[in-house]
Amino acid sequence: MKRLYLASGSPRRRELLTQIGVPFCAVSADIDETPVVQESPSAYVERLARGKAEAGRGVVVSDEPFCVLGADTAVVLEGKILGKPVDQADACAMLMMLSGCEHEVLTAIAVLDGERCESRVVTSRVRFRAISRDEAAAYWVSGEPRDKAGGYGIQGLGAVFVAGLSGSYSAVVGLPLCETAELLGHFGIPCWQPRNAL
Ligand SMILES: Cc1cn([C@H]2C[C@H](O)[C@@H](COP(=O)(O)OP(=O)(O)OP(=O)(O)O)O2)c(=O)[nH]c1=O
Repeated sequence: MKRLYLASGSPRRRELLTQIGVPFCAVSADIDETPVVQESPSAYVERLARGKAEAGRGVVVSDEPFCVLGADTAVVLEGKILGKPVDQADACAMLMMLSGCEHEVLTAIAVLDGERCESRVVTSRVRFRAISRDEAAAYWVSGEPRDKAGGYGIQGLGAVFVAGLSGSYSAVVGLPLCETAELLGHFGIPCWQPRNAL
């Protein structure tokens, strides 16, 4: 079986991949995440997921065949990408925009080996209840919004803002597990599956 490298510094992605029983090593994959002019959010996350996988391949030193998995998550409101907040004002402004309405979370995954690269984009819809400015300011102080797209974490304190979710919970957290398992299967990397347990 090929060894798998996860090209990510995200602790969430490591936890999620561990959750489905895939052995892997994490490598860093720092790339420029600036959107290209007129690039759609879907094309943006897919390009970044592929770019992270390629950057990861560049740092792996191995004589054995291996695969690299990269991923990227963006919060999208009315077609506009909300990245990670740069400061408190930015984070509060994002939460105010998301307050009381529905937004999309797009997560792309890309897997490559020495011959090919396959990718997927998973779209989920998240509905927030109304959020006050005081709540947004207090949430910033918790430290949670800093390293997260859209300035919130559904898996943490930010869950109190989430009135509804349609789509993939794991994709919102950073790695769509159903699609990741399927894509890894195309590269001969098995995850936990019911038939393996029999
Ligand atoms: C919306 C949302 C995002 N996030 C996180 C997932 C990603 O880690 C981050 C989006 O930024 P990304 O650029 O996708 O990922 P990253 O910089 O954290 O990690 P890397 O590029 O090294 O893989 O936001 C949550 O943890 N919870 C959420 O509810």
